Amino acid sequence: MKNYTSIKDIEHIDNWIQEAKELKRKPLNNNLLGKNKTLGLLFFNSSLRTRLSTQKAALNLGMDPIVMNVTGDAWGIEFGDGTVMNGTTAEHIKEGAAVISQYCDIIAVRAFPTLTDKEKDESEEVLESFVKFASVPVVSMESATGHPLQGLTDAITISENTTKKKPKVVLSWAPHVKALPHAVANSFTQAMQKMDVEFVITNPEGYNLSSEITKDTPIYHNQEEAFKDADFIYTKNWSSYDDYGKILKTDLDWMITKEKIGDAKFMHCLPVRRNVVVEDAVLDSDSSLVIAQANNRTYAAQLVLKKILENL
Ligand SMILES: NCCC[C@H](NC(=O)CCC(=O)O)C(=O)O
Ligand SMILES: NC(=O)OP(=O)(O)O
Repeated sequence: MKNYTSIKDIEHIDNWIQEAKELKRKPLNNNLLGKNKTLGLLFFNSSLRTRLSTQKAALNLGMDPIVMNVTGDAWGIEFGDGTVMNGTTAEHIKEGAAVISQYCDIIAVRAFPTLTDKEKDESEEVLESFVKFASVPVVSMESATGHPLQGLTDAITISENTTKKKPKVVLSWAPHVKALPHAVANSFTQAMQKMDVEFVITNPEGYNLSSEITKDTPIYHNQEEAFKDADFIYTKNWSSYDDYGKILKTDLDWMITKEKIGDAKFMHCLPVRRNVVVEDAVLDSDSSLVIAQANNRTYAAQLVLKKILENL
């Protein structure tokens, strides 16, 4: 594998899950594979888990991680082709990516969407510019439309925690105070579509994800109906896709409660707003898998880096 920018880069998810579980059992088994190799982590946005777990994964493989907060710390990067750079951007991605490629053997990038310009976000301008102008492999650490390291993590976590051959998994929208990206929900959907699970999505009217992502996955506008017999309830807020980037609903009737989830396991990528997205009683109970999920971020990243290193 060269780049990892989408769940589509996973050929056989069941094999990947098995390999990740093996890495988790013996995380230091390949600790010479990345010797004298550098991973550059570039953050255009905030992060806790991705920033630390991806470095941890690199260290487990013997790689040296170097990290930069691009926004604020680096020169403003220009992505436009042929732009007259007489504004706020000082460095073009053509030079930027070429230079970083001389320092790093793999480049990992986090760049969230604008949520105001659908076309620009769907073109994945930042991530795809790195793919185009870097001479080394590129890994997405959450881009405008996807969070494939998270989606892989979630698939591993469901596989570890299921007691059934084919569990029912529900992706539920929940309220939030800010307009949030579709990336996590998109990659989770794509990961579940590759797994042998009964997968449904529930969200209020006006909040359907892109039909290019949901494809033939059933969508319920009635949360209670969707939650019936659920084994896993994965919760995430996202802003409207049709009315792009808008918040259409703020009341808390879609918040996840202990009563609503019954015996199902609760999942969320974190960070999560307590008592807005989900009530304390869920997060503080044995039903919550959020800490186990965050742990698996290391092994998802380690698997991806290992596959790229083996192909360098
Ligand atoms: N990487 C995991 C989620 C990142 C981002 N969440 C956020 O921005 C939450 C911020 C807040 O709660 O203020 C998202 O939804 O894509
Ligand atoms: N889940 C996740 O990506 O967390 P961070 O935004 O903290 O990296």
